[in-house]
Amino acid sequence: MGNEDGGRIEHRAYARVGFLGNPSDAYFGKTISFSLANFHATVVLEPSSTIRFLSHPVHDPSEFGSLQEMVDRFRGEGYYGGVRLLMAACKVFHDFYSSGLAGEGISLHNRGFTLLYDTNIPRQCGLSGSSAIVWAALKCLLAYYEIPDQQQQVDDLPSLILRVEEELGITAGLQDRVVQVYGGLVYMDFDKTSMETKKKGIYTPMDPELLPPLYLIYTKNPSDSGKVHSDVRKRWLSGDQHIRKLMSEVAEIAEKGRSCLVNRDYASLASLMDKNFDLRRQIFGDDVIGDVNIEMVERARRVGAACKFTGSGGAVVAFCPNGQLQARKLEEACESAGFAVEACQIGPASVKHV
Ligand SMILES: Nc1ncnc2c1ncn2[C@@H]1O[C@H](COP(=O)(O)OP(=O)(O)O)[C@@H](O)[C@H]1O
Ligand SMILES: O=C(O)[C@H]1O[C@H](OP(=O)(O)O)[C@H](O)[C@@H](O)[C@@H]1O
Ligand SMILES: [Mg+2]
Repeated sequence: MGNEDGGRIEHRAYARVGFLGNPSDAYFGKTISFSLANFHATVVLEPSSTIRFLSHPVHDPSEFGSLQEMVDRFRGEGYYGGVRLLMAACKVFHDFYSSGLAGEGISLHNRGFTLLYDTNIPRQCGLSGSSAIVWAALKCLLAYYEIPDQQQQVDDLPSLILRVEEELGITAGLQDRVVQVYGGLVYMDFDKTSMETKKKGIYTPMDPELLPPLYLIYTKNPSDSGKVHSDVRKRWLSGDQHIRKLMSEVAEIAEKGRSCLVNRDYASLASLMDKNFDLRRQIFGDDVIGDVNIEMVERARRVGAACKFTGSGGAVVAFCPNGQLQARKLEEACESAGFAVEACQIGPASVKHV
């Protein structure tokens, strides 16, 4: 639950790690993802006479020391910060809950509000900073408009979050949003029939205790993850058999990974993590994967750690099968190249595993 105090509503949403099977989530595949409590986005809603969106001084810059500084910022991080995500969240929320799509009898009151946000999620690093901001904003709106629980089916909410990013033309799949809603560790099956008939997959919370100690490695040179899927998506949609075969192999990794976790077969889990990255590299090619990301993965592998993307680039998740000493070597190898390394903290589950 968020914090509601005298009308002020505050909610947070955590970053996430696509652990196995990503990016097959956008291709009727399967993934296992976990909530990453190391980083989160926070959105605050305050009642006000009008509807207002407050820009973030860092993430929505509008003042620069020089033309060059401005160009460098936009070249590195794009033109957009999070305010557009807040605006799109409000529009999608309004359209969904006032259209009767969520069930009859919902009327949205006319009271105004001000939305503001903050985030410490490393920007555009494939940690789902975008949907964390969206989900935290939607949680504030659900509370402010007192949407009844029965109109907030937990397995419908990820698709609502995805609609917000699709509204902005951001390429994205569902896995980020599912684990940001469910928390903890979740196995997801984006079965074609389920997706086409119900616009959602089948989501199964798992025991986060099944995970071995994992490490997050990330770079400070982000890229706009929305761009990297475009070519592959087009080829997949056009029925490219090579791409479709590789993507179904990626989905299979999540299926096999689920039993490795249940059986605590961490040696096989390590091989699946490496296979996941190798398949992604085959699918997208080195130009899209990027030298910096390849360097992160290769440095981890050089000390014997298994390593793969957490999302579409900028951060990787690593597993050291030989324990602490190997983890120390991993930290040295990555930090000496200027990459940040942190032990993964798994975020709390809002939907408990059975
Ligand atoms: N840290 C951030 N601060 C502000 N906006 C962000 C941040 N991270 C992502 N966004 C917004 O989300 C959009 C898509 O970001 P994306 O590359 O998908 O990030 P991620 O990979 O973390 O999901 C960006 O164009 C920007 O509008
Ligand atoms: O490519 C991936 O693994 C993921 O890329 C996107 O996540 P992001 O954190 O924005 O990089 C996309 O939203 C996910 O659906 C993909 O699985
Ligand atoms: Mg994203």
